[in-house]
Amino acid sequence: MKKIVIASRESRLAMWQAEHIKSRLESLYPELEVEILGMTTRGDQILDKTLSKIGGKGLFVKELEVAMLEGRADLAVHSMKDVPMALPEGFALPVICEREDPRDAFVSNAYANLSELPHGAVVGTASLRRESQIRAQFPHLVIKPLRGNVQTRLAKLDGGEFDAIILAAAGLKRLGLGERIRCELSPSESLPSPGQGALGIEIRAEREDLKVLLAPLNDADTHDCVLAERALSRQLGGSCQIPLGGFATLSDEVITLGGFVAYPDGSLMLTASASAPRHYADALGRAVAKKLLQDGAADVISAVLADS
Ligand SMILES: NCc1[nH]cc(CCC(=O)O)c1CC(=O)O
Repeated sequence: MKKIVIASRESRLAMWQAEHIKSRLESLYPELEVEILGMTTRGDQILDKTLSKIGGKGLFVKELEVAMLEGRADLAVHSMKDVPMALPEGFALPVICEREDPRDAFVSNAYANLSELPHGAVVGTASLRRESQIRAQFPHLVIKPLRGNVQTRLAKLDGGEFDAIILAAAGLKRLGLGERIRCELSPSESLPSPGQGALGIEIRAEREDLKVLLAPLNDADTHDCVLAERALSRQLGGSCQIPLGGFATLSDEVITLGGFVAYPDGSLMLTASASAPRHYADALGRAVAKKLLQDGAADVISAVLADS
């Protein structure tokens, strides 16, 4: 292979991610020419509704997949948390790169952390996962929807619409905006989204040539943890229309996975966790989902979906 084309959304974060993979490929293969094809997706165009109401994660990846099908691009780089749990037929995710900070970040100009926020303070997030966890722990705060790319969200905070906002630490750090983080939320305060902080590379499943070329970019530890997180999410219906979190860590070849589902208002929160040897990552994800289902997750999920 002489040349590779990376399809990317045009937001600054997506472009940073594509550039990152481009430079990693260029240093692995000095002879290889790598080009980035920028494109706008439906998810980028629709900013006035919450993501869950307009069709979810797939909106950010569809156009990139069409470019691969039409031969205009070889691969797409995704934030793993934006990738639907079931890929369309004919696509594969052979590579998951080493994870950046997986935590959520508290960003505010006036307050240092969530517990400093006074009664009635307005926190911006469009994520039902973040909303449910904040409302469960801080029922005196007001959650208002916040969409748009990272810079847009920061501009809305700076414009005074919110007292604080919650963003993924990884996105801020990648964009060189790490100094905006007032504090990072621990997984017990805000359990991350499945795949948060990890980049994945999507290709057409038949591209064996690319699988070989890309293999060195895979990080086995992140890969197995994200596999467990995504198996959990998939088993529970895998959409961003429900408040759901899943986060796995690896230690001594054993993966520990925690997960939750909740009502958006935080009034009911089901949590479960389990550990297994890393080889059983996928089964571990399904086992934690099963525990949640035994505790009534199916009822929570159908109530939330009926309400939305
Ligand atoms: N949903 C948008 C999105 N997708 C990935 C990231 C951040 C980086 C990551 O998690 O890999 C963000 C921004 C955010 O949630 O604040």
